Amino acid sequence: MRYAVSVQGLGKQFSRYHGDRPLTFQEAVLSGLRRMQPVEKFWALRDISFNVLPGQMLGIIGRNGAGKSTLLQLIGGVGRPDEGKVKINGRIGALLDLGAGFHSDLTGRENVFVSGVVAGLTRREVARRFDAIVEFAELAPFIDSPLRTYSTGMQMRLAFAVAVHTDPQVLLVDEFLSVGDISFQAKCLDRIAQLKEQGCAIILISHSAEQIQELCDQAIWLRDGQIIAYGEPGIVAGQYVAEMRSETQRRTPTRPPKLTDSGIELRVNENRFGSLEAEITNVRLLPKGEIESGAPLAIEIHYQAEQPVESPIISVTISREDGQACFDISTETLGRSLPLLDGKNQITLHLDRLDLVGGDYFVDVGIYEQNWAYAYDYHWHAYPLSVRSPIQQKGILSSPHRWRLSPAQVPALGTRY
Ligand SMILES: Nc1ncnc2c1ncn2[C@@H]1O[C@H](COP(=O)(O)OP(=O)(O)OP(=O)(O)O)[C@@H](O)[C@H]1O
Repeated sequence: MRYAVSVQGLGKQFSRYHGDRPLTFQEAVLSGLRRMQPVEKFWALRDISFNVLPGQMLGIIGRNGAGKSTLLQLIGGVGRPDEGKVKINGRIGALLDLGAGFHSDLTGRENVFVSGVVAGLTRREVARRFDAIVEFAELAPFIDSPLRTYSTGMQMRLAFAVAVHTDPQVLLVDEFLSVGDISFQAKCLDRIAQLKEQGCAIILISHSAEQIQELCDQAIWLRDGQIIAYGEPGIVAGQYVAEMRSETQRRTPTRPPKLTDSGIELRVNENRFGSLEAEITNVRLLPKGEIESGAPLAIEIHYQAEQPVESPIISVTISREDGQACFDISTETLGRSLPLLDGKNQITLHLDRLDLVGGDYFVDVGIYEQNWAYAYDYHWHAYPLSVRSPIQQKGILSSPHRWRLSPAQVPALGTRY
């Protein structure tokens, strides 16, 4: 079968400048233009080769600066490689830099036409699809307003709607699914699955190992511009997560034990791991650490950073004593990043009902670097949670339930079931 995307020996170089590069032309002149010179060239990508078949989805994972966006841009025809080749068979729908193809002074309507035509449709084809695009983006009331009045989420919806209505045979998605609200993300994922079924090849950048594992047919882990692992998503994502764990351990400093405000003792390398650039100072289980199965639970997390920390991620896992994770969630499901953390902050996760079987659990809480590269602070098995239930059950979930016998099984007289 013909590949939809074939990348062979791809490489891209950039220049690095002086760290104290002048900001203004005047400063440059005063420094004799010397500091305007690039200090060195470096390979942002090197020796990258892979193929994607029609109907396949390739996930690309890696830390900040690994070269993911540069790779997607080269595939999308933005910039020229210094080495190697990219071959694309079919029309590309690209969701690269948010709003990169949009003009802020044009209205949403005008932008739909411009970006549709840039993507390869005729004006008439865009006109035919216009209503479907606007409906998909859920932007009908705003479509004649200038783009600069749109929020980031609205721009993302419009960009996604245009890209998926241009009949792409290759779709490039750069972290798009982490912007916007959850219901729109679900709609995008549905649409991506539909396109995939119709034979569209998809390349998706994600920071989430789970997302890569769930959605993709193959995956690449990039580090410092090179492929570290390429193949089955479960294995690639597993290796990436293992590195994150060892990176966390490597960064965990020695510290004497410390008490949280609620009196829990935290011991580094025992029930606490992380670089401690940001710290979780207290966790409260509300109403208390012992609840009925099916009752609500709130988890209040206090955290702080002495030096500013960009968009951290906070995660909560409810696990059994043997380590089996029963419930796992992170602030990525908020649909937007947490703000810069500078000083103290607090967040509460409200669970409307916790339908776990009766038993003893722990609430594990972590605060992570914005790309999950390592943990700033992860508290493991520090906060006990006891779930009470009148019935003894195996398994994890205790869903509210009832039995109903068929009428034939109910004795004719009297007895009620
Ligand atoms: N136009 C450019 N000029 C110079 N260096 C660049 C340029 N674009 C990217 N780089 C550098 O190339 C490297 C790869 O960047 P790239 O944006 O592709 O990484 P990434 O994996 O997408 O990161 P992120 O997850 O932060 O988006 C980084 O070191 C970055 O600083």
